Amino acid sequence: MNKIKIAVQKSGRLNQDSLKLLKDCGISIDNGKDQLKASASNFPLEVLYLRNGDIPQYLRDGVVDIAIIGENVLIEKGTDIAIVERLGFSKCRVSIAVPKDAEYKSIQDLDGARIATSYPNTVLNYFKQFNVKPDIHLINGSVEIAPNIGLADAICDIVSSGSTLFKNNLKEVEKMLTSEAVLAASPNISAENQKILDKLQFRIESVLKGRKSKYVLMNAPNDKVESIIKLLPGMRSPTVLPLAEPGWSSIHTVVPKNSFWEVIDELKANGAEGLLVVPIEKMVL
Ligand SMILES: Nc1ncnc2c1ncn2[C@@H]1O[C@H](COP(=O)(O)OP(=O)(O)OP(=O)(O)O)[C@@H](O)[C@H]1O
Ligand SMILES: O=P(O)(O)OC[C@H]1O[C@H](OP(=O)(O)OP(=O)(O)O)[C@H](O)[C@@H]1O
Ligand SMILES: [Mg+2]
Repeated sequence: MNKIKIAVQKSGRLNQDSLKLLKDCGISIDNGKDQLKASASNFPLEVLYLRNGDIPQYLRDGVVDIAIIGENVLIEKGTDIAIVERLGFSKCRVSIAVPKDAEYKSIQDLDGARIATSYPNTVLNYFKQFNVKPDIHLINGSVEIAPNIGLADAICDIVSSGSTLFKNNLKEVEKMLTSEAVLAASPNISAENQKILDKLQFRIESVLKGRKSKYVLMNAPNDKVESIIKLLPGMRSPTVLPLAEPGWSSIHTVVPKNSFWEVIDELKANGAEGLLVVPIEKMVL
């Protein structure tokens, strides 16, 4: 049987969340983490464990059909590769930082400056719009140390919490782009594999929607049910069931995670009791 080949980062920031996503899609992968290749037992899919930075080339060459990859890597070296789905994890930004004590007024201050980075194209494209020409020093890791050892005047790297910059006495001065893990597809994917991708994408979307919401159950006296229902954002209309105790109902609904606490507070204020909040595994609309 034909199988779609997916690239997943071998080890690093994306590996665990990528495998968790496939698992949550109901796909069982029989590995062997030491193996570079593994098959799913219940879905036509083969996993190739590769380096994040190598994935754009593998997608282009059709060695893999799809991949879970950092969006920032596609921006750096895969602008020809389509993003199929944004996956909501490994969120970060790619920024320019300079020594904490350096005077910095605008990007013009970096004309001719030595910038250490693993993202030369991203830097050059960003600087071009301001007509500023940096002197790029390509480094593959531990970029943040470069200014401290006199190797560069500034750096461009991934920032998340900012703690690596802080520890290295650097300050973030330009946020060039934001990134998250994405599902990307080869420009050469076959029609047959596209069908498998469509199935996988449907599952991923159901899982991601589930992750964005909670299932909420609560009890309320019957005379409060109407006002409570008005507060609920729900999928369609909430479920209302009678409780064994006369005059009381149980109300069930789905609440988006981001408005969760506001809604809960309002529900309590309007007479809801015994609230239960349950994670949603999948949401098929
Ligand atoms: N501190 C961070 N917080 C959140 N996301 C991050 C962070 N660092 C990196 N990422 C994201 O995770 C991706 C993988 O980062 P990681 O450091 O694991 O691998 P890498 O060194 O870029 O790749 P390779 O697999 O080629 O060695 C990055 O491209 C970025 O999208
Ligand atoms: O803002 P922070 O939360 O400190 O995260 C940023 C750091 O995280 C990444 O490195 P990582 O830890 O992945 O190590 P690596 O350089 O070996 O990839 C990135 O290259 C930064 O150095
Ligand atoms: Mg890293």
